[in-house]
Amino acid sequence: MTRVAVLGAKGRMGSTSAAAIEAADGLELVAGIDVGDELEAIAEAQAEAVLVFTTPDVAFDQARWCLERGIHVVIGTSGFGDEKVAQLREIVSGHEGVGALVVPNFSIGAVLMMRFAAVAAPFFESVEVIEMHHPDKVDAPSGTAVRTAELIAEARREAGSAALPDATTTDPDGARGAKVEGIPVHALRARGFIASQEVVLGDPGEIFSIRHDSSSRESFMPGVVAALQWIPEHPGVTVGLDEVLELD
Ligand SMILES: NC(=O)C1=CN([C@@H]2O[C@H](COP(=O)(O)OP(=O)(O)OC[C@H]3O[C@@H](n4cnc5c(N)ncnc54)[C@H](OP(=O)(O)O)[C@@H]3O)[C@@H](O)[C@H]2O)C=CC1
Ligand SMILES: O=C(O)C1=N[C@H](C(=O)O)C[C@H](O)C1
Repeated sequence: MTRVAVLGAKGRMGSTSAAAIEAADGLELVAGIDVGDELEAIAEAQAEAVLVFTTPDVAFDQARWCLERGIHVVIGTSGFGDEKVAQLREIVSGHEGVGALVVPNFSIGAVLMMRFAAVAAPFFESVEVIEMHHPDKVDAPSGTAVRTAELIAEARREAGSAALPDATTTDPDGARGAKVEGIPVHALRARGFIASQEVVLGDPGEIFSIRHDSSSRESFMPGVVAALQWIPEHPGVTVGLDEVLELD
């Protein structure tokens, strides 16, 4: 049994995950921490792994607190790009045996969407990412969109792809989206969405769209459980669910 604490336990993802952990094989929920609680409660509960679903402004320091005490972390909070991952590697290098798993999206469909987008990206002249979320989300673009754009950019660099064609010379209000490693990323916020993303690829005479929709937070739970079952045996820093799902 792995003793698990949830950070952000009263939030949308934290509360859904707590129920999934209680029902999962090999996991025992020993603490739920939210605003006003001391992190010390994690150590007092002798948690071996912490699931982080707090907001992006506090998650990094909380993950560091856990790692420095030899407690594994599975980080679901968005905003852990290359820079923060490098900092996690530094922290983990000083604490042998401890693991940090950063997961931009726990949904199996979203993991496959990101992978398929990276495979397709070098075959098309154009590629852009559109992410769609509920309006209570505090960060944009989404962590999933950033990760997708990073994977697309890496695949295109490795393939020696040309820069994306774009004749735009005037865009005072940013209508062409944010650029993540040169890939345009557009963020929509509307009631009715949980989390959706479309990767649009274009070549002369054809458009190829890869779309994923999470219509319920249930979609993230098999990934959350698999990540927590996996982390105790996998020290170091890992990004994405691909290794957990043995996709490589
Ligand atoms: N990786 C994935 O698959 C997914 C990732 N996410 C990401 O997870 C994060 C959380 O999303 P979501 O659950 O929707 O957000 P919520 O706002 O519903 O949950 C965050 C929770 O953390 C609490 N919190 C804030 N600050 C602290 C603190 N210092 N200590 C303890 N608890 C704190 C919040 O309390 P309060 O409300 O009082 O501030 C809230 O209860 C986001 O970054 C989101 O992008 C979301 C879905 C899937
Ligand atoms: O805030 C959310 O809801 C989500 N956040 C993650 C992200 O930023 O990519 C994952 C998923 O898109 C839902």
